[in-house]
Amino acid sequence: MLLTIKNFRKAYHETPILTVPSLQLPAGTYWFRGINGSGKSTFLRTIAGMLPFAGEIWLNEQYEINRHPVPYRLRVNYAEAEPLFPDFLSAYDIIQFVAKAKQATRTQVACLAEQLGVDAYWKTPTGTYSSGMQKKVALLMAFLGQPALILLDEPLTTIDDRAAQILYDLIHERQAAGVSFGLASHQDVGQSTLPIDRVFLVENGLLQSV
Ligand SMILES: Nc1ncnc2c1ncn2[C@@H]1O[C@H](COP(=O)(O)OP(=O)(O)OP(=O)(O)O)[C@@H](O)[C@H]1O
Repeated sequence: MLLTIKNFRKAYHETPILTVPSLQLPAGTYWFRGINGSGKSTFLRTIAGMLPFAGEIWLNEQYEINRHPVPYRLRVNYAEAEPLFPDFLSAYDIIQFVAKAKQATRTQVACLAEQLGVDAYWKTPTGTYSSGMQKKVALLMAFLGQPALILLDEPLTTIDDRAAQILYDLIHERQAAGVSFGLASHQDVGQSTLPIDRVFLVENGLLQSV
C-alpha cells in the first residue's frame, strides 16, 4: 500500500477542515477535485509533511510521517499551487539546496532544468520571474531525487501549453517507472492523456471517491 491514512483530522485554529477516518491507496495516480476552499491544498500539504494534523499517515506501510520524518520526506515531493520564493535568491541556489536534501544527482538537476527550460533564467533572482517561470521551478523541484509519491497542486495553472506538454511527458515517464502522483486541480486533468486511477472529491470536510 502506497499511502495508509488513519484517523486523519486537520483543523486550523480548531476549525475542522478535513476528516479522513481511514484510507488506503495503492501505488497509482490520484486526482483530488473540489471547489475553492474545500481543502485540496491543505490535504496535499499535510501529506507532504508541511502541516501538523491528528492521526497517522504511512508511506509504503514503512514510514510514518511523524515517527520517521526524514525517510518519509525523502520519498514524498510536493509543488505548491502558487510558489513563493525569497526574491533575492536565484532558482539555481534554491534548486541546489533542495537537490541536496532530496539526494538528487547533478545530472538529474541539469536534465530537468533543460527539459523545463529553467536553465535559461535560473541564475537570476526569483523576484524577477513571471508566475509561470516560478511555477516551473516548483515543478522541477517536485521531480528531484527518487520520490515514491509526487504531489502537484494545480500543476497547470500559469504554465504555457509547451510547458504543460513537457510536464505531461515527465509525469508519464515517472509513472512508467512506478512513481505515484497526487494531483489537485480545477482543470480537467481527468480528460487529459494522463492515466488517472481514481478521482476524489473534497467536499464538506470529507474525501469522497467519485
Ligand atoms: N493557514 C490557514 N489558516 C486558517 N485557515 C486556513 C489556512 N489555510 C487554509 N485555510 C482554510 O482552510 C480551508 C481549505 O483551504 P485550502 O487552501 O486547503 O482549499 P483549496 O481546496 O486548496 O482551495 P483553492 O482551490 O482555492 O486553492 C479554507 O476554508 C481556508 O479558508
